[in-house]
Amino acid sequence: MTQDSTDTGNCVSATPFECSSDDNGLSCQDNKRAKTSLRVTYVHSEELKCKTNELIRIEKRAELVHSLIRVYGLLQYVELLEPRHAEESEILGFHCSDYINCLRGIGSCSDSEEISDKLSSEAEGYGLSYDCPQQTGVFETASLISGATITAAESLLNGSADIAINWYGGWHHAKRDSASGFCYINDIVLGILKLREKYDRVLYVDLDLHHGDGVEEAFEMTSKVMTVSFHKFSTGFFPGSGSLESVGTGRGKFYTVNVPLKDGIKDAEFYGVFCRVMKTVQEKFPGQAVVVQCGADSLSDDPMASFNLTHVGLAKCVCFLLSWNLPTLLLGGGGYNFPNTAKCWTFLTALAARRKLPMDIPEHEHLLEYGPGYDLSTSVGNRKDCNSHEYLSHVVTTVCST
Ligand SMILES: CC1(C)CN(C2CCCC2)C(=O)N1c1ccccc1/C=C/C(=O)NO
Ligand SMILES: [Zn+2]
Repeated sequence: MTQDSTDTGNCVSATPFECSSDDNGLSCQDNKRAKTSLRVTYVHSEELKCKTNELIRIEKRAELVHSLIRVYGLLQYVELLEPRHAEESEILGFHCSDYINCLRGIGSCSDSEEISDKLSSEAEGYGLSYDCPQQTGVFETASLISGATITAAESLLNGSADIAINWYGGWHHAKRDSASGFCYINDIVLGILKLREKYDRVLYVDLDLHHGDGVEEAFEMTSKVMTVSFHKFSTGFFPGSGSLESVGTGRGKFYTVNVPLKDGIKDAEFYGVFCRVMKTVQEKFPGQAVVVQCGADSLSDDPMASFNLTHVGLAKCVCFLLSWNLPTLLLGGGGYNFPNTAKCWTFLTALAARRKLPMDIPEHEHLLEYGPGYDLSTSVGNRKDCNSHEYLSHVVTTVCST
């Protein structure tokens, strides 16, 4: 791993967790050796994996992710929890019933012909078209994914876990009354609402390439949830929100933080911005629980071809947050280079479980997907970094002085 994990851009995570470099390039080690390792729950079931596998645009991604976590032997270091479906009442805790009834109607169609018959202007009014393809069983799948995120949050609430993981979740664009950006039910909002049953202040951090607009919108008027999104912000790039000036409203003013970035940013610069912003956030908003959307479409080799990060860069950000030793929920999201997304989320699972991973991908049925290198590394491209030093300083200074 070429990434120098000590390169923290004048910023270190000073607490029991140390983000130290080793043959994997990074692992969070507890520098109080005596302390027992953290308890990690990992939400999975074959049903959840198969349903998520069938979602258009990310077909088979779930299979790759879970298989890699399994063949690296990580399941012995986590507690595997099977999810339940989200209750209707839980879903309606955020989404409006008209939208959910429409989604359920679409999702119950047996085939695309029946769907197209049902596809009315009403459905299109709920965003159920274009970016959000009509899919048979979409409501069933989205409600199980949401139940998985709620299950993960519950394991933090009841004290059975310190870190909870749902790589099937992270659908941050869904709005209360519409689908958006391939997201149908906002599992993240439902997970945060579940955590709010116990924690007065919950911090949400979105590392996906795209602005976490659905989560931000849900909590923009409250001071109880601070949302912090690091994302590409560029004319015409979806969803178009997430400017520096977007800081929340009413009682929620200054509890919305947006860090808009340009194409080409690399690990060191991203982490430098990340830890300076998050140190300020930590001072201004002492959260009691943290939710992290770990979308992997910001990696260099993603088809989105925008940021120039490696999984080590993302892992350093997650490591920084884990060093706060707060109940932490890790969620998936975007990520369209499926082998690299699997490597990234496997690496993060190992980070949470404090296990080092051998670089070579273990022999398993999907090994060929990891060619030609067949190792855990993800590459850095030679894409131009459009983030000038002046631009990044302006962004950090503005965010940290708000
Ligand atoms: C349909 C998918 C989700 C897939 N995709 C690419 C990836 C590589 C080939 C297609 C997109 O740009 N998508 C989108 C289309 C319209 C609106 C939003 C998105 C993505 C959202 C996202 O990732 N949020 O975190
Ligand atoms: Zn994304």
